[in-house]
Amino acid sequence: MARYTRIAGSIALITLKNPPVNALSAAVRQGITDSVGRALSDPEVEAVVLCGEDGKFCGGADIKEFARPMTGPGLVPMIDAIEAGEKPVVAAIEGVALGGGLELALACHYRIAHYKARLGLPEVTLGLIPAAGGTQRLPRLIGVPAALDLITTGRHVSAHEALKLGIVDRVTDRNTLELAVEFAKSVSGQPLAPRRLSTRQPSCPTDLDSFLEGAMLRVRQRARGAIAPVACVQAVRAAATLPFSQGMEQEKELMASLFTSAQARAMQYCFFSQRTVGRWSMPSGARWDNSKAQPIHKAAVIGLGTMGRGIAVSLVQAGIPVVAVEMETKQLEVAKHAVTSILEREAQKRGKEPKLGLIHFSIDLQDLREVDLVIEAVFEDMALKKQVFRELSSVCRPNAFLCTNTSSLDVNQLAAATRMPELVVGMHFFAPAHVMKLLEVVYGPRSSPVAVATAMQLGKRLGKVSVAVGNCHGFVGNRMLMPYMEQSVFLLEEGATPEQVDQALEEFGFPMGVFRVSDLSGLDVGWKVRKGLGLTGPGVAPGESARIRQGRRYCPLPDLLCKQGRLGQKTGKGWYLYDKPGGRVAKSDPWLHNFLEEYRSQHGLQAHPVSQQEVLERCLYSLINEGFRILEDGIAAGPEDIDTIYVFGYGWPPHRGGPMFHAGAVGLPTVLEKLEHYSQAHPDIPQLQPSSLLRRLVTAGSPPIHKWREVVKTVHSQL
Ligand SMILES: CCCCCCCCCCCCC/C=C/C(=O)SCCNC(=O)CCNC(=O)[C@H](O)C(C)(C)COP(=O)(O)OP(=O)(O)OC[C@H]1O[C@@H](n2cnc3c(N)ncnc32)[C@H](O)[C@@H]1OP(=O)(O)O
Repeated sequence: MARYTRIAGSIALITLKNPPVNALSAAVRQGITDSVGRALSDPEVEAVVLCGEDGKFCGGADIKEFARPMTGPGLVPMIDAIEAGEKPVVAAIEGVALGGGLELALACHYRIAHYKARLGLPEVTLGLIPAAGGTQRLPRLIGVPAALDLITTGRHVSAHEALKLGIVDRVTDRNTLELAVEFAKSVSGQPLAPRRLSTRQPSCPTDLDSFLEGAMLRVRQRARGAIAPVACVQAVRAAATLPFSQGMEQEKELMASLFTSAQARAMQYCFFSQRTVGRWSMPSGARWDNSKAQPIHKAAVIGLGTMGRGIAVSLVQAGIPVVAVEMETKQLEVAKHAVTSILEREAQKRGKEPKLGLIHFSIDLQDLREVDLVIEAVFEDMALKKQVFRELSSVCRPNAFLCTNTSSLDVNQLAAATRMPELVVGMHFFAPAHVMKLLEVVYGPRSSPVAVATAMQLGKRLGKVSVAVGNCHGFVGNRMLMPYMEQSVFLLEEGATPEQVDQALEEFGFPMGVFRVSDLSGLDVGWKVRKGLGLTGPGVAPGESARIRQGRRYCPLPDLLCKQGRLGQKTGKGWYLYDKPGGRVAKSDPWLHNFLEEYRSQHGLQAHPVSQQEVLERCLYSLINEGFRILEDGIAAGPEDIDTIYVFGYGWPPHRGGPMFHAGAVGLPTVLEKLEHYSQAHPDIPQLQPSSLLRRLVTAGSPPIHKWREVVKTVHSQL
C-alpha cells in the first residue's frame, strides 16, 4: 500500500509501504494510483514527494506476483500518469531504486538520492526487460550507450555514479526526505514539459546502426543463449529509432514474449533459491534462525598459494584484520607481493584506497593467538592438513573457529585432530577466491551449529553466496562434477573429440566446455585426486585392467596425458594445443586426435559418431543423478542448494536454473528414461543407474521442484 500525508503545507508525501523492499505489489500500485490522483486534484497541493518506508525507496515490481494472474492497476499506466501530471513529483531515493522502482523514479520530474543508495534496472537477471518504460525513458535521460550498458548488464550503480550519468539530480548525505521536500517547494510552478522524459530525444552515437550491431554481437556472445539480453538491445534500439509511443509498444511486445518464457521462470527461480539457501538447516535440526553466529573481529589464513591469497584479499576487502601465514620467509615474500598487488588493483578499480594496514604477514604461528577464526588453505594433502590443525589447536584460543578450504577432503578427520572438533567446519572457496561468489560451508558430524552459523555469517560479510552442505568426498559441487567428467572421457573412448564435447556444453550455455576447463585448471589437479582415491598410481592393485578400477569402468586417458607432461595451458598442451606454455587460445591438436585413435585401437574400442544430444544427456544427466543421490544422502538440504552451487560456482547458465531445476524442466520421467537407457547400454558405469530418489519422484507423479523436499523427508523418515 502507500501512505498519503500532507507536509510543509503544500507538499503531498506519498510513502510506499510494503516491507521488506517496498516492492510494487497490486496493493502498492493501487495506493500510489489513488494517492497521486488525490494530490493532483487537491488545489492546496503544489508538489508531490514520493519515498519508500524504512529507508528503501523501492525494490521493483513484486517478483512473487509474476507467477500469478495480474491484478490491480497496471504499472505502465500508473507511471505514465505520474509523468503526465501537472504538479512536480520528486523521488526521494534512499536504499534502493531497482527495476520498476527506478522506472517509477524516472517518471518523476526530479530525483534526489541519498549517497548510499543503489540504482539499476536488473530485470535482465530475471529473464525480463525493464518494461515499465525503463527501456524507453533511460536512453532519453542518459543517452543510448550508457542506458544500453545498464539495461543489458542489470548492474547496480551507486548514487554518485548515477549523478555522473545524469540519472539523479542531486545526491545528499543529509536527510533525503527533508531535502526532497525543500526541493519540491523550490521547483513548484516551474514548467514541467522539459522534465518529462517521454518527450525528449535520446542522445545517440553518430554511427547508430553500427554501434547497435556491435552491441548486439557482444551481448549475444556474453548471453550464452539467454534471450533477455538480446531483447534489451532490441528495446533500446526502438528507443533510439522510434517515437516514444511506438517504442513503448515494442517494449510491451518484447516483454510479452519473455514474461512466460522458460528462461524467465528459471532465472526467477535462481533469484529465490539464492535467498532460500540463506535459511540453512542441518539434519540435527539446527537452523539459521535458532543458531547464533559469533562475531569475527580478526581472522587468519594459513597457506598463501592461489587460494589462500584470494581468501586473504576477500577478508581485507570486507574490512576484517587478517594474519596471513606462510611456512617460510621466501614464500611469504612472494605471497606478500602478490596479495599487495591484488589489493591495490582491486582498490583502484573501486576508486578506493587499498586497506593494506589490515593485513599482517607472518611465518610465526604464535601470531594466531588473538584471532577468532582461521582458514587453512595449505596444499591438498590430508597428512599435512592434519598436522596444521593439530598445531592450530594448540596455538589458537580455545574458542577460535578452525576452518579448512579443502575442496574434497574429510572435514571430520581434520576435526578429530583438534581439541575442539565442534569448532571445525569447511569453508570451500572457489578460485579466484576474491572474485568468485560461491562458498560451500561444510559441516561434519561434530560441527556445532554456532560454527556453521559463524561461517555462513562470515561468508555473507565477504559478499559470498554461502551454502551449507554436509561432509562427503567432494561435498556437493565437486562430487557432482566427478560423474560429469567421467562421462566426458568415456565419450572420447567411444569416438567423440574434446572439441565436440566442449561445443555441445558451450552451446548449452556453459562458459567453457569440460576439456577447456580442465586445460585451464591443470590436468594434474584431477590426477592427484585420482591418485588419492587409488584409481591411478601406486595405489592400484597389481594386475588390474587399465580400463577397470574398483570394479567399474575407468578411463586412463587423462592420466596418460599427465604422464606425457600435457598438463593443460601451463605446459602449452593438454586436451588442446596452445602457442606457448601459459597460452590462452586453445587450438585443435592433430596429435591428440591421433593419440585417441591409437588408444582406441590398442584397447579394441570401436569409434562411433557421438551426437550432441548424447553428449548432453550423458554428461548432464549423470551429474543430475548424483545431485539426487546428494539429496537422498542429506548432504544438501534441498534442490535450491545444489542449483545455487552450480550457478554461482560451476558456470551453469542461470537461464537454465541449475541442474535440478533443469531436470524438472526437461521432465523427470524423461531424465529417468534416458538414464535407464544409458545404464543398460553401459552396465559397467554405476553412476548412470538412476537414483532411488529420482524413481520415487517419478512414482510420486513428478511434483514441482518446490515440493521435492517433502519427498526427500519421507525418504529420510523411512531410513
Ligand atoms: C502474456 C503475458 C504478458 C505479460 C506482460 C506483462 C507486462 C507487465 C509489465 C510489468 C513491467 C514490470 C517491469 C519491472 C520489473 C521489475 O521490477 S522486476 C524486479 C526488479 N528488481 C529486482 O530485481 C531487485 C530484486 N531484489 C534485490 O536485488 C534485493 O532483494 C535487494 C532489493 C537489493 C535487497 O537486498 P537484501 O537487503 O540483501 O535483501 P534480500 O534478502 O535480497 O531480500 C529481502 C526479501 O525481499 C524479497 N524481495 C526482494 N526484492 C523483491 C521484489 N522485487 N519482489 C518481491 N520480493 C522481493 C526477497 O525475496 C527477500 O524475501 P525473503 O527471502 O522472503 O526474505
